[in-house]
Amino acid sequence: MLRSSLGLLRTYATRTELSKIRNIGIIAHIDAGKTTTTERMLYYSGKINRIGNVDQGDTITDFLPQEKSRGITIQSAAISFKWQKEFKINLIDTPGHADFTFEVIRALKVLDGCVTILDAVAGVEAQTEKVWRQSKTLPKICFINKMDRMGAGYSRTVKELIVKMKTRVALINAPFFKHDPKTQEQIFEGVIDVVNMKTLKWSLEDPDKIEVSDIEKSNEQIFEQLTSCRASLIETLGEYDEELVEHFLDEAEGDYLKIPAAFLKGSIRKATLNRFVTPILCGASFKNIGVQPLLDAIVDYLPSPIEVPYPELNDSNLPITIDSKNGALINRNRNLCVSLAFKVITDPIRGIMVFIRVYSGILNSGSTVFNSTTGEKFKIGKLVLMHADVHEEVNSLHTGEIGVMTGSSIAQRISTGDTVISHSLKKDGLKSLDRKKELPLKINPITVPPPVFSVTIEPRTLGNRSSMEDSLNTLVTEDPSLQITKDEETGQTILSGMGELHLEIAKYKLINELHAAVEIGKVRVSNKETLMESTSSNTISTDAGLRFTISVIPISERPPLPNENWISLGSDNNYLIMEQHEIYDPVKNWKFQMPYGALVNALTSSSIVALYKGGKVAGYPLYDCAVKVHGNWELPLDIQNPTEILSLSRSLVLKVLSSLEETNFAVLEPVMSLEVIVAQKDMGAVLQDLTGARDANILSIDDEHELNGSATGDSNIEFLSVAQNQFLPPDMTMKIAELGNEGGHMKVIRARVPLKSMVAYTNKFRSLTQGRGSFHMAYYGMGKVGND
Ligand SMILES: Nc1nc2c(ncn2[C@@H]2O[C@H](COP(=O)(O)OP(=O)(O)OP(=O)(O)O)[C@@H](O)[C@H]2O)c(=O)[nH]1
Repeated sequence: MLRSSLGLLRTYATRTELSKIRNIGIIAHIDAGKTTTTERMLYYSGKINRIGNVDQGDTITDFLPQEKSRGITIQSAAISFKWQKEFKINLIDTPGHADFTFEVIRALKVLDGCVTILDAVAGVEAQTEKVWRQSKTLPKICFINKMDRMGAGYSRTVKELIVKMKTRVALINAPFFKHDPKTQEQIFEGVIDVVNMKTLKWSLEDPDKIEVSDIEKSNEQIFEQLTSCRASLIETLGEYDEELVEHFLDEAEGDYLKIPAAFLKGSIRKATLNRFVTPILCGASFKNIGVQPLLDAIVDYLPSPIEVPYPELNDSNLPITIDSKNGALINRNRNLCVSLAFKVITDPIRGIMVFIRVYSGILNSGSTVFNSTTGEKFKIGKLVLMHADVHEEVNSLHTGEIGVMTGSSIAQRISTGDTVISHSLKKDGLKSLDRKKELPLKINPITVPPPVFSVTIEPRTLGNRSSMEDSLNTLVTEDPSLQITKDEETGQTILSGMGELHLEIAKYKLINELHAAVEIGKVRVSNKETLMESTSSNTISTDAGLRFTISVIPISERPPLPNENWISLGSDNNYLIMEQHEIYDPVKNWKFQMPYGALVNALTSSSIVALYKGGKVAGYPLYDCAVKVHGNWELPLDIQNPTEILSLSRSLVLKVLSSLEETNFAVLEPVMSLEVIVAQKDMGAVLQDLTGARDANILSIDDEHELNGSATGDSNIEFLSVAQNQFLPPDMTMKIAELGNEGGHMKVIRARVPLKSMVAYTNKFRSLTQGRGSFHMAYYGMGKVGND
């Protein structure tokens, strides 16, 4: 049953000032506690009145049947709630599993800040490192979760974070424990609030009860920790904030405890927004400890939509100004509304729903909009705000807001990554926007990672083919990290994805939700081919005055992107290079009836199709190649329809490729980064299997949580010294955990390994380690077969 029908969600219709909006994502390694923490945030904000749990499959944000039954997040869920009465937090809970990386990438594109959740026992895990790098431009705060677990190491985790992620930290709170004389265990009870100089102790029985106390000098241990944490915090901020140093020396008379909380918060906020520090908080979400201070920190330290840089646009010459009332204005035009579509889903009741973030202006329901990515104009239907699976209809979405477009006419007309232009006041006002400068504006697209696994899909009967194709199209529209291709030789349809789990979920959707009558083959690795040298260039011309010269080149070396002349061809790392025409500047001197965007779209589509046809070794799709359109092309002035360009350029690309020999192509296979955590006594067997049977290239073997070795990727002396100078309280539960670890230290093996040798590794790994270890695998890149 949907939670909405239980009436547990409250929605909010009133508009919030821009400075009081926070668009944030929750990111982390799988199982760190993102969904558990999100559920508590919803509870404490008053959005729900009963706490759900992942293990019972009744959380608000994991509402898909597969999420409930597997206890993992598969798709990002968006939800809005209020905090401290006046702030509105739009939050996206993202998946942690590496197979769903695209869900994280597309959410990050529209967010202004992040909360990174860390497991206090596991520390900074591989996927956390990855998503941290993917979100490197966003200000972040960190929540060290699972402090109730034996072996939790707050300080060890902070140290790992400083060194691995190369960040300074601001300890906002630190844990305190109660010693249990019966079991000799340290029980996590609450936090020392370093900024407000209080202790916060939660009741284990009542999730709503917190005891807030002043910290007296007589409570020596806690008082000492508070003083040391505050001193370290002020010293760190002092490196960045001169005003704070002056205040400390003058008004506070050199006393760390005399700087008022409000002043300190302002300083932490400045340093966080400029990514000089990462504020750190801790708790145990499952035990309902530490979540309210985390919500305060989101409001206090993460940016509002008017405090973040505008996303990169294709035309960077237009002026962008930001004011606190209207947010960003592009081209100083209040009527210009620019939005980005970042996700498309099919809802059983509303049909196609497109998630969008409005970057400037106001998007109104029922407006006629222009999709500047495809060049199409159409009318949208209603607009809604999403609360997980509950929809709230609104008349408009303003700058900085994240919402959803609906309407029968948007189907097939908007895809993930498209930019949507509209008029902020008139429902049909596109004509009054600048046709050359404003309508073609595009926010730089979302990059799709290449799929590495594939399965064949066949209709059960010939009559099922067209419904199978419709279902596959729906799947790919919702999740562009899935790809459909056709095997030219066998005529089979191939569905490719990011991993075994990704394809398993896609199969489930196809059969159980889209009711496709299909036979699905075995999972296999998706190979590619690349060029070993450039093709010669070839020219095609027609009597009507069309002329193109095209060549295809391998792009092992490419200029720094984004580059206006390099247009991405999707997930195979292929590009279209449009050499500038000597005479026709696409914006200033464009004389043709057909817009420049339509010309580029035609060349893009034809290049994608031609490169998909594959190389000469085994017909695998081409990868790492660029179709270069030389700058001497000619078009008839009155050309309107791009169809001829499309078919001519496709046959030209195929022609130049066919002039190469088979030896000019090389087969590529996916290579994975592997991180294995095993007890010392199992290490020999795991290593032998990896090097002997799986062709792995071992990069390093370290003690878990070791920071001065290759674990950090480089010697990283600066941040090792930052970590050494940072005051960190003693880790209370670690010694007990170490005593209990019979297998000795855990070891971390890092390796690169061809994906084909890792199919179904989970079972083998389990039997080699008797379930005592864990491993994490993520796509590293394509490597030449036999070269890993
Ligand atoms: N002991 C303890 N367990 C926790 C805590 N928070 C979460 N868990 C458990 O950790 C497991 C994973 O929690 P989730 O909230 O699903 O983690 P997640 O990061 O959302 O996982 P994915 O979305 O699948 O990546 C569940 O079994 C939770 O009950 C905590 O504070 N303490």
